[in-house]
Amino acid sequence: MADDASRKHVAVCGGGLVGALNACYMAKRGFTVELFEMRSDIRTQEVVRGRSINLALSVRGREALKGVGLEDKIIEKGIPMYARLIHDKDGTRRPIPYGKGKQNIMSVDRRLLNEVLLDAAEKYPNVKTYFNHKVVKCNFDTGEIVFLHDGREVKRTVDLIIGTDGAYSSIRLQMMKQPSVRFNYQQEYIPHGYMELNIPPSDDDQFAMEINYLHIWPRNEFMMIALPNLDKSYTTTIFMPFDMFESIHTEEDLMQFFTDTFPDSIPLLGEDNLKKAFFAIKALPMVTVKCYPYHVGSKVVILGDAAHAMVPFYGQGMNCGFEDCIVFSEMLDEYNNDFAKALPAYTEYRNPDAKAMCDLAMYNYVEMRASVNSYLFLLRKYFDNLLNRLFPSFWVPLYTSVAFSRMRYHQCIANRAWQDKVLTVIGWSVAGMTTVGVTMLGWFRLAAYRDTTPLQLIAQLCTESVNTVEEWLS
Ligand SMILES: Cc1cc2nc3c(=O)[nH]c(=O)nc-3n(C[C@H](O)[C@H](O)[C@H](O)COP(=O)(O)OP(=O)(O)OC[C@H]3O[C@@H](n4cnc5c(N)ncnc54)[C@H](O)[C@@H]3O)c2cc1C
Ligand SMILES: COc1ccc2c(c1)CN(c1nc(C(=O)N(C)c3cc(Cl)c(F)cc3C(=O)O)c(Cl)s1)C2
Repeated sequence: MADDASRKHVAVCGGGLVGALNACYMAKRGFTVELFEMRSDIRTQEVVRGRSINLALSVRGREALKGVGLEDKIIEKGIPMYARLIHDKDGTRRPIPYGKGKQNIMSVDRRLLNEVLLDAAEKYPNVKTYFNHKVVKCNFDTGEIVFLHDGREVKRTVDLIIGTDGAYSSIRLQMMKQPSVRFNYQQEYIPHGYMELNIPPSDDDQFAMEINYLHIWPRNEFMMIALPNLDKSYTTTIFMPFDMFESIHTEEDLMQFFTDTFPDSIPLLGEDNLKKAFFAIKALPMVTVKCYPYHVGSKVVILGDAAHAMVPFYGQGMNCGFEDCIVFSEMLDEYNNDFAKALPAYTEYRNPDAKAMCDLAMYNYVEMRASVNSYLFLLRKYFDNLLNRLFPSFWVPLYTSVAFSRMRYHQCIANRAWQDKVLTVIGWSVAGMTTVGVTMLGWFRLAAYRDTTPLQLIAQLCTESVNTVEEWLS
């Protein structure tokens, strides 16, 4: 019997990117939705120029936005990046396309994205939003939630609590405390921190760098990345070990470091801007959170960073959280909004993929920190793109499967593991052929030097070595 969705009362706790989008998905199903956000309404806050934060939106995130009719609205406010632009220490810039033709990653403004999602959620008559409401307690048996609002407690009892309260989720924290749940949890902070800087428009109010690119300064231990904004600035994120941030005490230290590491960025950032910004804010941490299960009974489920926070070295955190909304909605379809069945099914289906993406992002962090400077970054991507051109259905680069397909994340890894095996075989056979080739070349050169043929040379050397042994023995 088709379930009457409108009787279902759902509380989405956390009005960030994933919560606001999921409120749209739940409302579209006909549920009565209340969206609670602990902060004030970002749409009422003043826009501070030069403080915009942007994100890379790729296929998974776009599909999720399309699912609630918001893809075009977001895309029209984004800037397509068709390639990476690798900045070398000597100022050389090399493009590496993301794919053939117009394949691109969209640079979108985080705040704009959140505002559009909140506006869209509020357009549904069955959605109500509450700001300055912080979840402090949940009862996973009754569905009761306690919020702190203006210093007093506000309560709700709902059919489903959806935790979209981010990497430091209080709902996940309470799930951990339920002994009956046997909740598995692991988190890892990496030794790097990140700091967001800003490359302003040029003096004649133009973009200061090439526009439709994801700019990267890969320097092994350090890295910088810049994505374009609609206001012609670039949000520039520097990734560096915390102890390195802490070792830069003075403006001289800072300028020396940038001169040694990112020289071409100094005129772009502006020396005074750089000095002011760098010492005005502290570097922020990056954490990976993996956990299981994502639900408790039929009353609570967590999505987005609350369920799987990842380091940003694939630009997939939000895309993954947005894809959670598609998967969760598909599970509700499959089980006809029966939460007792849909929630466990969601955990079993999504957990392997979210964990795989957390591991991939961490793997890429380790890779890039250890061995990726401009040349190696270029080499790897060129090799990937060449094989993909030669054998398009046979060789799908890992970043393509992650950012340009909806291949399940755990299958992206399986696909890559197989490619690594192929690469190893190719690598060894190239090494073997090179060794044989160099040896042959050596023989030919030596034979020519002794004015003979390689075979006669081998015969001569065998005779000489037999004579030598006979002399020793006599
Ligand atoms: C440097 C950096 C770069 C990144 N770049 C990219 C990128 O290019 N592409 C990409 O896809 N991802 C990127 N990410 C990841 C992305 O930012 C996150 O994955 C995404 O914001 C997660 O969304 P969320 O809604 O799950 O959590 P959040 O965005 O953290 O939202 C959680 C919301 O819940 C609210 N909240 C918290 N606690 C409570 C409570 N107790 N009660 C009520 N509300 C609460 C918070 O105020 C917040 O509004 C990046 C992350 C970092 C750090
Ligand atoms: C706002 O802050 C941030 C911070 C990090 C990122 C983004 C935005 C967007 N990011 C994307 N990463 C990929 C990717 O697949 N890989 C392997 C890459 C990984 C790194 Cl670390 C990199 F520098 C380039 C690529 C690349 O291929 O261009 C995309 Cl595709 S988009 C990383």
